[in-house]
Amino acid sequence: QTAEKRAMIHVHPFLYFCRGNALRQGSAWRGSRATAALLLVTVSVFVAALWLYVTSLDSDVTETLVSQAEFVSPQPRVYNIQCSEDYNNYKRYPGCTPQKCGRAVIDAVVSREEAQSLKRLAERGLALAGSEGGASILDLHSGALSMGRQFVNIYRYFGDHIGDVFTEEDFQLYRAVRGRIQAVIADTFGLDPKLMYLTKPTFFSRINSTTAKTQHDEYWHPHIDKVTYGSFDYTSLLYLSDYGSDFSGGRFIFMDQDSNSTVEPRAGRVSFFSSGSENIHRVEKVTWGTRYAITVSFTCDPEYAISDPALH
Ligand SMILES: O=C(O)CCC(=O)C(=O)O
Ligand SMILES: [Fe+2]
Repeated sequence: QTAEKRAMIHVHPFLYFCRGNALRQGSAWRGSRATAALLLVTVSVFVAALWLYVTSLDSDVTETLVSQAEFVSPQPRVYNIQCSEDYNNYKRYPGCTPQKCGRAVIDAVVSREEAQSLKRLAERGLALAGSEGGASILDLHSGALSMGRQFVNIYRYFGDHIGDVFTEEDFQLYRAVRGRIQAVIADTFGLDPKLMYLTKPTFFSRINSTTAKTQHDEYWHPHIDKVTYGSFDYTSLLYLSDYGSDFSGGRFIFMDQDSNSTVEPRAGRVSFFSSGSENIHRVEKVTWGTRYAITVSFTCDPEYAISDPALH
């Protein structure tokens, strides 16, 4: 029933009954129409006010920037945003320090086969240990691997046996992928790729729905990469599994003033963004399945440059 119909049913018989005069039915009818209209306007205003109030309370309004099913190619989908002032607190490197800030997603830089190989590498590495719950990480550069409630150094811990887990080809693939990601970031933000350097940490992450036992393994907190990791100027995430079929939950969320924007992971998808507070973000909790990703980040400061991971 529309508000108008409801108003007709309730208002009209009431007026008719009160006045009790068949001859005055015409004017009563007109009066009831006016009342109904007034009621309708009042109800509409009330509903609109309530809606505005409720949506102002709910900062969780979510927009999907890129869904899992989409294939963004050949160019990245780019969202420009104003840079935060964070970069003023650091030395500026012309040709690299963010002047254009934003976020972008591309599916054409890493193939699904390459993502699959990297996922197998992550699985093999993380099978050596892993955290007790939540997120586990494997940092190929430093060798840090989650083990129970702490970390071990895989290169020291497994010594010569590490060659059974990782091959030279694995590292070649990592280098090739890193180079292509660097090129697309430079192209998108108008940088000189030779003035950007890989920085640490660069790590594989495996996230599942089991409860984290330590703070390290709580991956869902909102954070700013430049604050958390210091040297980062551009962050990239390479997803190795698919939202919706390999796992659920686990969407990446940019947290803006009045809304959230999500990126749904897809194997081979690269999401990249400037690392300052213009891009505060978090990862939704994984509700089932296992989510694999690699964080590959770049700095403009040569002092924080690291070399590509290699067999030690
Ligand atoms: O895995 C992701 O989607 C995000 C990870 C992240 O925020 C980080 O490594 O800083
Ligand atoms: Fe992050």
